[in-house]
Amino acid sequence: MVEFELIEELKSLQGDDSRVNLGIGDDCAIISQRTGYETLITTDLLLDGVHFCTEIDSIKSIARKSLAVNLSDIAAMAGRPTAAFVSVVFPRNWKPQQARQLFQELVHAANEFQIPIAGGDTNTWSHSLAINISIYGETEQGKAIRRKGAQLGDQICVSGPLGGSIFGRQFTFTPRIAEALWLSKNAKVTSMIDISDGLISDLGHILNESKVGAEIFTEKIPISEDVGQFVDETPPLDHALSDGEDFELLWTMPPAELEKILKNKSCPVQIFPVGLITAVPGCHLVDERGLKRSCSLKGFVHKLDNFDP
Ligand SMILES: Nc1ncnc2c1ncn2[C@@H]1O[C@H](COP(=O)(O)OP(=O)(O)O)[C@@H](O)[C@H]1O
Ligand SMILES: Cc1ncc(C[n+]2csc(CCOP(=O)(O)OP(=O)(O)O)c2C)c(N)n1
Ligand SMILES: [Mg+2]
Repeated sequence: MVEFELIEELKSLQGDDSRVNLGIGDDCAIISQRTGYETLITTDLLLDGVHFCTEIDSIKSIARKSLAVNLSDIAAMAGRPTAAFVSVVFPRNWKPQQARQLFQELVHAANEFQIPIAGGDTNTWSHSLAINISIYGETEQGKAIRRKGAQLGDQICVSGPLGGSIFGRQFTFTPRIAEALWLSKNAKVTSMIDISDGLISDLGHILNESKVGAEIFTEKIPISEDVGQFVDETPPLDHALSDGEDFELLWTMPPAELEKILKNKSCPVQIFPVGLITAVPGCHLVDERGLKRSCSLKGFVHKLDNFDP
């Protein structure tokens, strides 16, 4: 089986979609730009041994996660996804049926998330599976929520329990697109990010971009029950703060806005207020007795062999 046969199969699985003028099959896809909207573009690379393990994880889980992590970035800016571009490097020793299944599962996941696959690239090599997905999305002009924008006194919130996603949630989570759209429509959100590397690490991006600091109240952190599956010495809180791949939203908003949405009975977002934006640089953890310590935890980082943090 060669590249073109696989692409033909993918094309036949992917039906027409009104968001795509020209999809799989030419040098480029063609997508119209709606007046009054801006285009969002995001891309993430997923590798065997880093983001999944082909020895353990099903092709279905791998395909779904690859799309979901990218959709989580669209959610983080309160965007609506338009189309996905899916590039796959298959190990040369894969059986045609495995390659076919990966494409089938990508289309299956794309259907679940209601996004068309409009293009991509297919290679083979003598190394392990690599998948790169890019997603195009849109927001109304000027409505994208950025990492920059957190203000002094803002509340810091997360949209769900954190930690232990390695035990399965990394594959089963649903990107928070609907929740982010609701938040952006119904409240003033000053900054937002999705938690991929860990709460502390990703909050760090908001703090750096917004040039502010934060206090996190440790007893307010929602710790996922998945954390109970660890058999290590690390405190559950540390897992929640730094495991990563939770793909929950982390956002900031003025206290009055938080109060408003907490009172809103039709709010579809789980809201956990976990801290406050302050003027003191860095992130500080405040425990239940009010003791404050600066936070030394880091999240997941890709490193080179000779990288000295
Ligand atoms: N190789 C690269 N070339 C250009 N930009 C990159 C590269 N790697 C990462 N970036 C950019 O750096 C920013 C942060 O990336 P990343 O930490 O992967 O964010 P995320 O968690 O949202 O995926 C993004 O704007 C991304 O596009
Ligand atoms: C085999 C395996 N090892 C480790 C992890 C945990 N892990 C891998 S990547 C990652 C962080 C997120 O990945 P990254 O490529 O940094 O995503 P981005 O921030 O670009 O969205 C974590 C916590 C995993 N899911 N699977
Ligand atoms: Mg990335």
